[in-house]
Amino acid sequence: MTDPRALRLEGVAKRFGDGAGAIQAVAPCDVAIARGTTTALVGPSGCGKSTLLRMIAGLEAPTDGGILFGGETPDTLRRRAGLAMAFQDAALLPWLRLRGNVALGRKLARRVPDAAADDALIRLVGLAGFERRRPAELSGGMRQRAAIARALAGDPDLLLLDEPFGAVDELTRERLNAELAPLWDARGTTTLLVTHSVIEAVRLSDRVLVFSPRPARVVADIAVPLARPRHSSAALADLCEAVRAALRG
Ligand SMILES: Nc1ncnc2c1ncn2[C@@H]1O[C@H](COP(=O)(O)OP(=O)(O)OP(=O)(O)O)[C@@H](O)[C@H]1O
Repeated sequence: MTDPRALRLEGVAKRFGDGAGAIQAVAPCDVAIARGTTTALVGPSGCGKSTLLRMIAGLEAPTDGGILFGGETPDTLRRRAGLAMAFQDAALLPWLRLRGNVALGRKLARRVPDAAADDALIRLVGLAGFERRRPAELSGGMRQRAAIARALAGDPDLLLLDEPFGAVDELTRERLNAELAPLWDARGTTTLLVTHSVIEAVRLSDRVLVFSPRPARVVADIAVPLARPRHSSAALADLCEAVRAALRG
């Protein structure tokens, strides 16, 4: 029996458009994801990963099937601010300073204002000193990190990250991986992470789902039973190779 608190995707599919021009982005997809775990979604570019994540976020309606997290639909979850997202195009409010954007994450989730905790999150994502900058005055990678701080400020039950470190240099990416993963682990957040980096997927996740070229369907479901923190090891390298083999098809 699946845990009723799990995230359950049952026959979830998405088609854009109708008739001859229709694009099947996601094939019917059945997945159960345990509460409090981190799952990476990897697959070829354009296969439908972001579409799947957007359906889980309630931003896109599935053409078929249903999604429940602990029995709640994405819409219900979103209305009570139980989920937070940090997507590729970090959508910060341009007129608010960094501190205001992070505080807004907490406010929208109807949490008690906590400037000290906001500052701690800003420090955690490596943006101390930039609190008074507006988004246009930050680099792309800094905006992505700001979006992660804002998402975490809401202390969500479900955290959806779409290429959150895509515009971040390799060293910063490694540091963020090492510092942020324990944070959402400790909070018991259920995290879904779309990434193109196989090593990032294996370092951060309890489980890696590998998707086929469009329409996305799960072609491999790889458990990552390694203790944290995960330094380079033969076991880690073997798991990366298993993910790469599944990607090659
Ligand atoms: N709103 C839309 N209308 C029509 N087609 C769409 C729409 N959104 C996505 N698609 C198409 O659905 C397919 C899957 O797109 P999606 O962004 O989910 O892929 P992805 O796996 O996240 O890609 P990437 O890894 O490159 O970000 C693509 O062919 C894309 O063109």
